[in-house]
Amino acid sequence: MAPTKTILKALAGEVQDTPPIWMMRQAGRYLPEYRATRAEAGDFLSLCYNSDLATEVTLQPIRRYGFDAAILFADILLVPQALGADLWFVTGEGPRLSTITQQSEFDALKGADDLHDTLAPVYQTVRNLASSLPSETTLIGFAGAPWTVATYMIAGRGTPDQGPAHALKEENRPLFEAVMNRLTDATIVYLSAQIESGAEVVKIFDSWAGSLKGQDFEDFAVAPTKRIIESLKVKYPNTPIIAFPREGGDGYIGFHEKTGADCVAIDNSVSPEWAAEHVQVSGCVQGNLASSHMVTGGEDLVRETKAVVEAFRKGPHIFNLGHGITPDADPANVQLMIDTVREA
Ligand SMILES: Cc1c2[nH]c(c1CCC(=O)O)Cc1[nH]c(c(CCC(=O)O)c1C)Cc1[nH]c(c(CCC(=O)O)c1C)Cc1[nH]c(c(C)c1CCC(=O)O)C2
Repeated sequence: MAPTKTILKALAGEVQDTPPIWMMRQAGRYLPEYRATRAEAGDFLSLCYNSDLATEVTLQPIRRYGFDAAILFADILLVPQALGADLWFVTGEGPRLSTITQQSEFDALKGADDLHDTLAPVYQTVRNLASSLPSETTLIGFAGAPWTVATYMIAGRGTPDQGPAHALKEENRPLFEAVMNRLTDATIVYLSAQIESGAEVVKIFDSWAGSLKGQDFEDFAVAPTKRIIESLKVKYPNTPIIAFPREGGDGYIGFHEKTGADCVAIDNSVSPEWAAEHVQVSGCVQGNLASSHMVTGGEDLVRETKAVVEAFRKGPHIFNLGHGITPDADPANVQLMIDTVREA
């Protein structure tokens, strides 16, 4: 049956006069109602594991803006936590985890099938959303890609150059590959459970794909994504998958074909014209307005929004930012972007 929701139409390859729109981190600190619910939850992780409040913050940007998709509120680092890593967030700095640099630390992790006790509240959030979203809104689930999650697990925190993960890859290849394989298996299990719970689309966030060069990009960005997508497609052939190999550069070319992704999300280190010519020829693309326009607004926002819509007009396109909206963004600029897309 042909899809009726705008996001699903784009993912099926349909070219639409007005592209559907959603925004990475659309439920976030730039919204006063998010900050209020987060305060009620106590902290960010408590919010992720409180199904009622996580449902509430997922719905807030849908109510305020009528986005075409809602993305499950959770975090890519819940998977390492479910595998047994310690996880906490330092205010103003970001995530901290127990590190994996020794075989003994890897051996202490749980298996991919043991995630569900920890992640059950996330599946409940997905079920809540599946039954409460407006009928035209598509529900997107997600996970981090193995490489990106591994960079945090190995270093125990975010790093500017993913140095500790690159070092382990060079110095202890068997251990590095064991981490990657466990995360690939865990991602398949986790995304399967989200789909079973009602996610209509899933997205794989490889935020640090750009630091993998040459053969490493093929082995650790392309290959794990391909394995995840192949496994999911066997069980859920009708669930579209969005891949986001952020800052992949030339690696974006052929990413649909190499991995089987239905849509490739584009960051703003490449121009929409370049992405239309080299990536959209292979299928649906998502992106790629610079998130800084949500802070600065004005005529530049309007002009660049129109330029993104125009560049991708000839093929299937989902409008989005090139990366997540930042806490200093002005909610009024988000409305201006949406109005511009829908009038363009
Ligand atoms: C690398 C990464 C993480 N998390 C994520 C990624 C990949 C995408 C990207 O590159 O942004 C993905 C993510 N994180 C969050 C979502 C929910 C869905 C969405 O709104 O897009 C998604 C899809 C919520 C969140 N995840 C986080 C917040 C902010 C938490 C808060 O309320 O303080 C939100 C809304 C926290 C987080 N989570 C992570 C970091 C580095 C941080 C701290 C940085 C920061 O403070 O903004 C890990």
